[in-house]
Amino acid sequence: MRLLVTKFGGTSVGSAEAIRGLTAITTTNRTTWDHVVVVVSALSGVTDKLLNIVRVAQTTGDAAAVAALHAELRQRHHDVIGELLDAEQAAIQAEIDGLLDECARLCEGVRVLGELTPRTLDAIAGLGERMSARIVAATLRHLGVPAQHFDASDLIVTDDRYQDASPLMPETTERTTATLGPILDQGITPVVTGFIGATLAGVKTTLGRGGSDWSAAILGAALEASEVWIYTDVDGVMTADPRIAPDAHVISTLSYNEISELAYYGAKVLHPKTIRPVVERGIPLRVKNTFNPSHSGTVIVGKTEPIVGAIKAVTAIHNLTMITVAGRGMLGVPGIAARTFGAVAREDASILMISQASSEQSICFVIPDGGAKRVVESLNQELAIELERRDIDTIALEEGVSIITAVGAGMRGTTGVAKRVFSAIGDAEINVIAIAQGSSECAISLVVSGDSAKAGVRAIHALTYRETINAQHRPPCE
Ligand SMILES: Nc1ncnc2c1ncn2[C@@H]1O[C@H](COP(=O)(O)OP(=O)(O)O)[C@@H](O)[C@H]1O
Ligand SMILES: N[C@@H](CC(=O)OP(=O)(O)O)C(=O)O
Repeated sequence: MRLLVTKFGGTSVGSAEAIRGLTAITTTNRTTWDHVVVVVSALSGVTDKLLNIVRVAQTTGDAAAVAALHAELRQRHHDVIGELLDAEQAAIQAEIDGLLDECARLCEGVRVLGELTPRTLDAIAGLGERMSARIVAATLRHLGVPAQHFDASDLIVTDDRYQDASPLMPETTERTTATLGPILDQGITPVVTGFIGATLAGVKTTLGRGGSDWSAAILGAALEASEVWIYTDVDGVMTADPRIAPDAHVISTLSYNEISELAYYGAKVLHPKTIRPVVERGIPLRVKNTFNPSHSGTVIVGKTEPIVGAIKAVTAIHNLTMITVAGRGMLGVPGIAARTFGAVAREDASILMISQASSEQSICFVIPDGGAKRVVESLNQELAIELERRDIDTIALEEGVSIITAVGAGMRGTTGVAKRVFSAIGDAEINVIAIAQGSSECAISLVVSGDSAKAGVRAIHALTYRETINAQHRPPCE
């Protein structure tokens, strides 16, 4: 039994025309696969709008402003429904109104109390997907495709880390197969909300911004899908963000390792956690374009054939802070690194990159901009004795930096990749603040100032064309 899980992102459901495209794609997919599951994000921009409404409610207490923002969202959804539906139009509009009333009630509580809990934030943030899933399922039915919407809060069981929840896979698998199995057997296409889940106690959670890709992979793993296809607004994973490097082109094949590095270091096209559920089961992932569905896109599998040229793609992540802990007295003193990272963890900051001087006289690491000052305060407390004794001279902070990452499994064992990357960066007169290369040897990361990041991406991207490294005879890369 071949089952395909497809996910459509915000732009793919962002207008009546895009939803029509989705339904045409789904109709075709249903002819070539035994079963098809559709996972949808909120209409483009809706999650941001929902988060904005609740923040306005909390910070201004302005009931009229909140009501106006709700009316705007209601109108947008009603307009789309008006264009797409006929017989079910009134019923679906009523369902959307019900969900937006739920939002209004939650916002009113926030407005009156002036307090916004993480739970409330997740209940509101997930409403966009709950609206879009209903619209998409009804549109499929309108076109004669048997379809039914499902809230993933009834399928994906998560921990209670609101805004950043993770699935509990055994419980998720049990619920998903029990609920969707009989539906699929009846030939019905489930249209499932991306982005959301719920705790065992039934409290709604979200999987983190951009998390609908991950939802599709989680459902794919739970249902033992043959493949998971992520439909977006570009032809596949490209050699760079096309908004930064207009000459970027689609990469036909990537390994799980390569896409993990790209996604982790800022390639927005795929949520970094999407790989996790599929990699263990070896389920291929494909990234395709809703607006150009005949393009084969990018396929992501365990091993890829080596390419001529070691660098396959380059990406960047912005708005970061680099913190450096340095001092001659650190040399050979055990435990400084552990205490440094312990202090960072206590502030709940995630470290994107670490680099340590081989002399052990400094450790530097990069974290997102927000919260960096708290991390430095925490480090000052943790390392107070060493600072007092002058074993540590400085705990310095450099805000507004970016990490540029060049990715390609073929760089393993290939001499001179770092040299070419640094030459390209040097030729562009960009100063490298720090470097790191993971043990996978699949990526090289450079820290540069934020205002030189785009030029750095373009300079390294130019290498992906020039590369003529003799990589043809290497074994498949992971
Ligand atoms: N390496 C890359 N390849 C393709 N797209 C990329 C890359 N890096 C960044 N992007 C951006 O990611 C966007 C798609 O991600 P996103 O907007 O989250 O889509 P969706 O709403 O479909 O989930 C593309 O429009 C593109 O601008
Ligand atoms: N709607 C959510 C989840 C998501 O994944 O959206 P998209 O597929 O449009 O990136 C968000 O904006 O974060």
